[in-house]
Amino acid sequence: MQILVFNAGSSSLKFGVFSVATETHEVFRGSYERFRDGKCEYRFRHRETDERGTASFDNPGEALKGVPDALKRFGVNAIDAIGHRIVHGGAKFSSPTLVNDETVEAIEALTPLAPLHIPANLKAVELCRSLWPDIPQVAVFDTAFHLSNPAFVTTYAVPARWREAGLRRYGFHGTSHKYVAERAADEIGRPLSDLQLVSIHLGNGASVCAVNRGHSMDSSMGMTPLEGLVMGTRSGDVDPGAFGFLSRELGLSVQEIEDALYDQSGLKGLAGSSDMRDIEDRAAEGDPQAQLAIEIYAYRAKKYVGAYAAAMGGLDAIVFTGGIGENSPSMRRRICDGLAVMGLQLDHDRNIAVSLTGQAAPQIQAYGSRVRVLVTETAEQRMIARETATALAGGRSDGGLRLPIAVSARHVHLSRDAVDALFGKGYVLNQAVALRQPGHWAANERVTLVGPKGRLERVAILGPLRQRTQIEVSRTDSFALGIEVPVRDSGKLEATPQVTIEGPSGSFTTDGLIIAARHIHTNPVDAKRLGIEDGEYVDVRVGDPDRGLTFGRTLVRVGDNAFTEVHIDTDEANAAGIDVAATGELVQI
Ligand SMILES: Nc1ncnc2c1ncn2[C@@H]1O[C@H](COP(=O)(O)OP(=O)(O)O)[C@@H](O)[C@H]1O
Ligand SMILES: CC(=O)OP(=O)(O)O
Ligand SMILES: [Mg+2]
Repeated sequence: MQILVFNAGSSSLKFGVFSVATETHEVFRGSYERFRDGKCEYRFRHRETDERGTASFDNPGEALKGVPDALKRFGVNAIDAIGHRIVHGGAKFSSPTLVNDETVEAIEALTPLAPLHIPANLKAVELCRSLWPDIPQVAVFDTAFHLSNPAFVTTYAVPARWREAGLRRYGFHGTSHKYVAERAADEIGRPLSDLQLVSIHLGNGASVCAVNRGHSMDSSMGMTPLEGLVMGTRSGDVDPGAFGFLSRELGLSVQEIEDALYDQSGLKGLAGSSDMRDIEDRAAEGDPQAQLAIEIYAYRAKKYVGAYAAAMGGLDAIVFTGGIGENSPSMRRRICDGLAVMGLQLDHDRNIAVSLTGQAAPQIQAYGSRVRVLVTETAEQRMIARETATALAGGRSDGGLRLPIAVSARHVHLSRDAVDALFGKGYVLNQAVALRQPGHWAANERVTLVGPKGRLERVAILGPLRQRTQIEVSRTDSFALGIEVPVRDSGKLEATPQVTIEGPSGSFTTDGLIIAARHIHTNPVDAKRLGIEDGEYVDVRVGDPDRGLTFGRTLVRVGDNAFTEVHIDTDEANAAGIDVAATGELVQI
């Protein structure tokens, strides 16, 4: 399968053609960058050809116009699918998603949260839809990798009303951080799940990510790609008090302040150019503004390395990537200097000698440095090609698919007979709350379970009524009752123990007491997307990187209208240390 990939960044348009089978092979690589005075530099690489030149495009969105011709000229225009980097996916897009009108509309709505990127991202989508209306397109989101961040990372300490309106942290460059972490683990020769990594992506946009045992735990960008490091034209962290100050002192509007923070700040604001190559050249010639800009840039990045080592409580390696991370030995040196206190020391010769080709990921720490230092070219386009192919194959999309977790506390499903005995003949239970599974509800009424050891009071009743009464408790509950209870799939009630249920009008003794085996409810559409089938057992990773667990042998139950969610009981939830809003993910086989 040949996949065309677009990566419209804030300062560059990168694109590529990949042939994806068991391996992902880069067929063609193109870029337009260094936009200034209505011109830009292009570079096309295909087999032995490496062609450079200048073109008359003003910005990455404009440069899209050059792509169809370039593809034709190099004879790489036989395309089966298209993958797009989309910088912001909000909370909605946790995995690569087929582009249609609805997806485009949802992405468009996020434009104010990534104004330097989404317009160009969507321009690429539009271009492809008009040129190749019959070729499937997939959106791959920068934010998806970070949706695993815990609530204490994603939550800003602001009024509830703002949070309810959607103000929260996301994080970006996820495709890059994920690739870099995987590449580093390969190079180090240890599983990603064992490693605590800090990925440092320094491009025109720049961010640092704490990759804690394979999951993004935190990253320096926030709700928008404005928070965090100093960037080409973006400020990174500033005191939010700046808004009041600038409004009072300079009479600036919110829009004017925001525009300046995105477009006129960062390296450009500090030293007049957004391009690190210019800044480094000028600093070397003695320009004090350029020198200060470099110092600020490195200092900010260094602070995040320290912060994330603290956040994860450990650090095995840091990895540099992005145009500056890959190409500037002096910036790597500045960021690493002084980190010996954390067991990190650079080898200066190795640092200078770095020359990256393909997927090389040289280690440049000094001998004896406890923390490793790696450099690797980011591979956003390659990852997007891979994820596009996986998404179109309807397969499991590389750990990206989040499954909501529902924790079932002890409850009973009653038969008509049982309701009659407990509440009186013909009694109708009152539906108090609807559950997420369509048609299911919890009743207002409660019952008591009675065993030889003790009683469990105020046990929930879940409707609708069933043919057979089923009582679901946790293993802990089974000790409180004093009854040995087997783990069973719902409905498999042969030879299950008896228990007495008490209601206001009488008691009912019945078999059907079980510890419910954990399971996933899903519908045919989601099952296909997840690559799972009814009756199959899968592994589900639940909870945060510290206390989370992988639950093996989780039964898949596909039902026509089911809401996709994982059901575990309170013992399992406690063991995995999860809270109410938890999600899990399928573990790749
Ligand atoms: N040899 C180099 N030395 C220092 N900086 C470099 C070098 N090559 C590229 N850069 C910097 O990398 C940045 C662009 O990074 P890149 O990852 O290509 O951007 P984008 O975020 O648009 O994808 C620019 O600031 C550029 O100056
Ligand atoms: C999110 C972001 O800043 O992307 P880029 O570095 O490509 O501008
Ligand atoms: Mg980039």
